[in-house]
Amino acid sequence: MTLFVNGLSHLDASLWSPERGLIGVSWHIDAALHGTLGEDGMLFDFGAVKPWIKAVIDDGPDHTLLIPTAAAGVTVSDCREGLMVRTTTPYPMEIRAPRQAYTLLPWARIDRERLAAHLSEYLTRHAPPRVDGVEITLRDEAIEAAGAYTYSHGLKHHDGNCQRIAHGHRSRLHIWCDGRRRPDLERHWSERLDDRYLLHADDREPDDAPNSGSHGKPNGEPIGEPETTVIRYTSRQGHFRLRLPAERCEILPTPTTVEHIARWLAEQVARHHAPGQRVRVQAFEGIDKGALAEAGP
Ligand SMILES: Nc1nc2c(c(=O)[nH]1)N=C([C@H](O)[C@H](O)COP(=O)(O)OP(=O)(O)OP(=O)(O)O)CN2
Repeated sequence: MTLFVNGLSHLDASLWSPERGLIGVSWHIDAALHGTLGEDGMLFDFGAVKPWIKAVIDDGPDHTLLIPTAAAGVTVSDCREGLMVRTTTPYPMEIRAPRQAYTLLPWARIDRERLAAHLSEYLTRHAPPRVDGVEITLRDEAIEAAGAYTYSHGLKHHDGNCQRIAHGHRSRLHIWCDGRRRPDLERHWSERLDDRYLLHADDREPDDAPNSGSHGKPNGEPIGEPETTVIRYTSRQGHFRLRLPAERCEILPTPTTVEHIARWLAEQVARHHAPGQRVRVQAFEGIDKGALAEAGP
């Protein structure tokens, strides 16, 4: 007998891609359980399936940075904050964070199907009586081409796992100007924010990379490496620090909650694309939730 629960929950995370660098992901989680019926006529109570699987995923890869430790250029080592991960390809990144902020996988790349198989195997090993197999499917939300963007961020004031400096989302973006939907602007802003790190200006620290003034050439000129941005904060889970090429970052004047992202986008659109028009932005944070903001006259 097979029992299924589609859309059981969502998995929001960031991952390191050897091709694209740091990217945000949001996946629907579907589950199928195989086994035998009990005297109550059930394989496993639906009411128990969801909390069990959700807890395993929430305590596991959800809101972590998924690192393929066998990818070219990826190194992992201990550091004062917990673990440090450095990358070289497609660009250099350095992140220091408590261990719980990562999911380390001994693979050359993070593959959605492989991660689903990995979770299925774990859940099968820890399954309740009468359940002898669990199959997890992770799937992308179907989003029309114009309006999906994948970003990473961290919310230092969040009580839960959103305080982790590199977790992310794949999100819809809807924009209206004077009541008319604007796919052109949705595409423009989705492309601009795609695979970007969104940070609050207050969390930026002066860079200590070799190209900054104090470590550059003796005459103070940079030594030609790309400019980098360093984000640093301390929250309840510990100390976090992330260094990325500046061109991969978008700096906001506020924390990067979805409410602030929606408002910032509405203001940017009103200022740069639709002066004199009423702008409405619906920004999602992952799947099926987000914020609406308006700007303009
Ligand atoms: N009002 C807001 N609340 C939260 C925000 C926000 O921007 N505005 N942001 C977050 C985090 O960034 C987080 O990544 C969102 O996580 P979420 O998927 O909601 O987290 P949960 O795991 O708790 O939710 P599930 O239903 O389990 O997916 C948090 N809150």
